[in-house]
Amino acid sequence: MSLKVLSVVSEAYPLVKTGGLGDVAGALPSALAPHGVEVTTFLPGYPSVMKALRDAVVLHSYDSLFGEKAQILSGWAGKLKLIVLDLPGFYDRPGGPYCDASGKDWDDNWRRFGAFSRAAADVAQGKFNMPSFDVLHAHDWQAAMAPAYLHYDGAHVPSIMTVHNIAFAGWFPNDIFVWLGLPWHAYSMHGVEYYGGVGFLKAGLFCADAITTVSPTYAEEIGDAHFGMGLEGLVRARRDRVYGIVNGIDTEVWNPAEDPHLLAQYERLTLNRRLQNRLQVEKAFDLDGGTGPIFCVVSRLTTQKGMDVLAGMAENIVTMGGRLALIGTGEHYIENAFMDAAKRFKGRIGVKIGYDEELSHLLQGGSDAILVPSRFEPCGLTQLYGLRYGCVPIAAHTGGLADTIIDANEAALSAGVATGFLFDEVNHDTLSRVLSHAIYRYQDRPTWKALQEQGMRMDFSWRRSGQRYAELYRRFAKKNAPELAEEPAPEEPLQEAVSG
Ligand SMILES: Nc1ncnc2c1ncn2[C@@H]1O[C@H](COP(=O)(O)OP(=O)(O)O[C@H]2O[C@H](CO)[C@@H](O)[C@H](O)[C@H]2O)[C@@H](O)[C@H]1O
Repeated sequence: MSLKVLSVVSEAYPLVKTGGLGDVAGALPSALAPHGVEVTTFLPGYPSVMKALRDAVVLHSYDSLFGEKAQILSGWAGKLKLIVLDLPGFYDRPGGPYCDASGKDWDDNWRRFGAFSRAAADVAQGKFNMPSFDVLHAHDWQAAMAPAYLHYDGAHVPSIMTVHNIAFAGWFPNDIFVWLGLPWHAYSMHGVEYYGGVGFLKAGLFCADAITTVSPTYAEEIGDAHFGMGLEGLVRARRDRVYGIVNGIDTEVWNPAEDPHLLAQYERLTLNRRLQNRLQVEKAFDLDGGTGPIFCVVSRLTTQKGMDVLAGMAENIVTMGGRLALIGTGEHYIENAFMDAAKRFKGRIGVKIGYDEELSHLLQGGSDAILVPSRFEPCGLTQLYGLRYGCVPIAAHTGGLADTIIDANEAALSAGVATGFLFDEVNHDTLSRVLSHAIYRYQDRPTWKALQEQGMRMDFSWRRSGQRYAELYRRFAKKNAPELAEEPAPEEPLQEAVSG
């Protein structure tokens, strides 16, 4: 019997994407279908979503949802089965999904995503003449009040809360509490209260039946004060319900053999064709030709991603004989530092400030290595794309980066298992050392090729992780409907909750 899951999320590729959350939410439905799980994605009605929605049916009209008229629509967009909260006052705005055009968070984000979560909880319970869902799966703080609404409604729908990044807490001042429509007792440490205000993610972590995060190492890390952002105590208290399931990648969208964004498509056995893409990268980023490696970056330009440190490394990269091609947006001082580096080292450092899906594919398909010096990284997708594209990852040993890259130390190299370079502390010295190590290996062509090929052999498709989510859904759904527990024979047991 197929299990019906409502995936509640504020972005989903290809309709709306600001980062990895969109990739994962867009890929989950296809990843879960082979495991007997039917995923419906619940999205805010941003203009791009409304435009793509086909065969829309009105499921419900609210006279007032957080003070606004709103509708719930169901329909399709490409392969995605959707339910959409159509509330133009909240979502039909210029700018991004969370910020205005200048990059400032919308002041009313608590209303925008409070309403979104309230409506998702209504839909999951089957309030509008439609069957209820077997599981509600909430992603990040924007959806995190949905498990809280289910909890305080006394609903019989289990919920799973996935943390893609615990640093984004959805913290708001306590005077918003009265507008949330929750019982008074919900405003407590054992509820939605968080450091004297309301914490959306905290509420979700507290109220959900299970918590997942996007790699086993990050699942351990968020129980520690260094990574937990003040939520580590709650994570530790619930450790028997915390699961680490590493993200997969969409192997149709990210397939070097068929990627329409590449000048030359290639596979593991035709790696030499990458050269044409490399020339294209040089052209697109105004880089001079050369024999040293082209390092690339596709990233938000933030301190999480270690981009402040990397921005100070331009001279080292150039003197070591490397070149850098970067695309990203983020904190203005980091953007400025990279633009300044591009001016100082013309032809060696090429920088594009902005967001460009197509160029991100070209960089993976034409650069020699991708730099991911993150201070923390719940999973990370760009290193996975790099591995699949023969763009060797050079990354910090943290979170999902540590779980998905095998460091090119002597032992791993001679065993033929190495796939990239890992380093510990994110600072100028360690980065300098790892870059010089990578350049040294790059000059030894057979070794570099072996690294590329080994990365390309790895399977980071959704096959295994899709199965793990399916098992988790069934484990919690069966509390309410035992017949749903019948599952196909698992290939591997669900990874146990974090223990210790
Ligand atoms: N300027 C640009 N132009 C084009 N494309 C760009 C871009 N900047 C970034 N991207 C793309 O955005 C995505 C970024 O995904 P990541 O997983 O690396 O990080 P993010 O921090 O957004 O995600 C969070 O959620 C994901 C999903 O769980 C976790 O993997 C991650 O660790 C966590 O921080 C990739 O698809 C990348 O190619």
